[in-house]
Amino acid sequence: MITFEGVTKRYPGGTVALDDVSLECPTGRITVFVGTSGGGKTTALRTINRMVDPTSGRVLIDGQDVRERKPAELRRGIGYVIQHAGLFPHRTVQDNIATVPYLVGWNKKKARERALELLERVGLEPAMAKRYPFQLSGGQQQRVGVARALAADPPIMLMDEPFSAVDPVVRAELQDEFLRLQDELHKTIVFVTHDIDEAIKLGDRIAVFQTGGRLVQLDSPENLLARPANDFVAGFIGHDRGIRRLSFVPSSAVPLNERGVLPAGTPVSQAPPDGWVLVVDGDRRPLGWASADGLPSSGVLGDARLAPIGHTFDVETDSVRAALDAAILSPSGRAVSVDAGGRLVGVADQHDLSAAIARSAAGVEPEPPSPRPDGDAPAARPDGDAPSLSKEGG
Ligand SMILES: Nc1ncnc2c1ncn2[C@@H]1O[C@H](COP(=O)(O)OP(=O)(O)OP(=O)(O)O)[C@@H](O)[C@H]1O
Repeated sequence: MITFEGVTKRYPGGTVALDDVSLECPTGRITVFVGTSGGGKTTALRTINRMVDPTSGRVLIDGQDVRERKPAELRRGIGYVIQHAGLFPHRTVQDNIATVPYLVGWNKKKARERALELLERVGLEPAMAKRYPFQLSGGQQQRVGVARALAADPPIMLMDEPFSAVDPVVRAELQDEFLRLQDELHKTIVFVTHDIDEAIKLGDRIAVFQTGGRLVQLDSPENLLARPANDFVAGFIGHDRGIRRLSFVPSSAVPLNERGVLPAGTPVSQAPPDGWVLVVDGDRRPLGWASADGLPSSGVLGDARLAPIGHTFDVETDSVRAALDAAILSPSGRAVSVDAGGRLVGVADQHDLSAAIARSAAGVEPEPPSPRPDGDAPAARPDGDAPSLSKEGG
């Protein structure tokens, strides 16, 4: 646990970069510092590894004031990743990653083996080990930067805008990879960004800083979206926070039905006279939507012209936002839920989605999910391909 106790930093010349900041960054979790430019995020981050010492107040790691530790020794237990990766240009990728292991006295062979292992962990080919940083793309350099910070297996990682210098596609990949790594490694991470979407995607807890180094809200991403502390935070989050909050509501809250679901072998004469029919195969895999008024006069549903299903959602892993998106893009206006094997679980109608959304907005807990053989509770996840976002609960 990293604890800020009334931390103030006043630079010579009078700038107040941090103004009486108190907060906790829980062990094994990602705490994101976000806010306006000049709000004190980087200063706050750097008080943890003593690149900056507070004017007053204390920063503690597991109860010990960091000022009782020598900076060099302290920093060996804290990985540090910055924008543009900050790699040493004249060292190979492998030697860059092995920097801290060399410093702490590992022998060369062990340090280089560790570097190769980490290269793979962050999704890079072993062949890149011998390259120099200038021979890598920006995204690859950032991955090497993350690998270097992880090399001595520090319990704490400080990351200052680590993904800001790459294009949005690479950035999303790096974020997903980062969440996957954290699922395995459970580091205590403090992550600085000026991008609220990145904060919401990555953070277990988000600290919002306002100009003048004031911490204005410390909350879970979900609460931040639902209940911004003031107009500044609401403005910073942006207008569509209602929709974005749905990323945190599990779609298990949405009732499913099987209305209008028929096997492909059903004679068209047995189809309902109006509306849409969801045609499924013998394994209950959805094949497509058939419009009742466009059906041929004879034959079976499987012979009819079917409109594509489009997006589906999985009640075990997807959010209400994903279900809503599936409904909006579905020709029938109904969202199709399938399991991991692609088999139909049920269909969500728009009024059921609206009811689930209204319940979540009112703060009503969703119905407990029906028990499943593996006993796991379903979890919402935010948009994109990031792994489970059920971070608050562990
Ligand atoms: N070494 C320094 N000397 C004097 N003032 C500084 C110093 N470092 C930072 N500041 C000032 O402290 C304030 C906070 O800076 P900091 O870099 O912590 O903000 P930030 O929230 O990380 O901003 P950004 O998002 O633009 O990186 C700013 O007004 C900045 O100009």
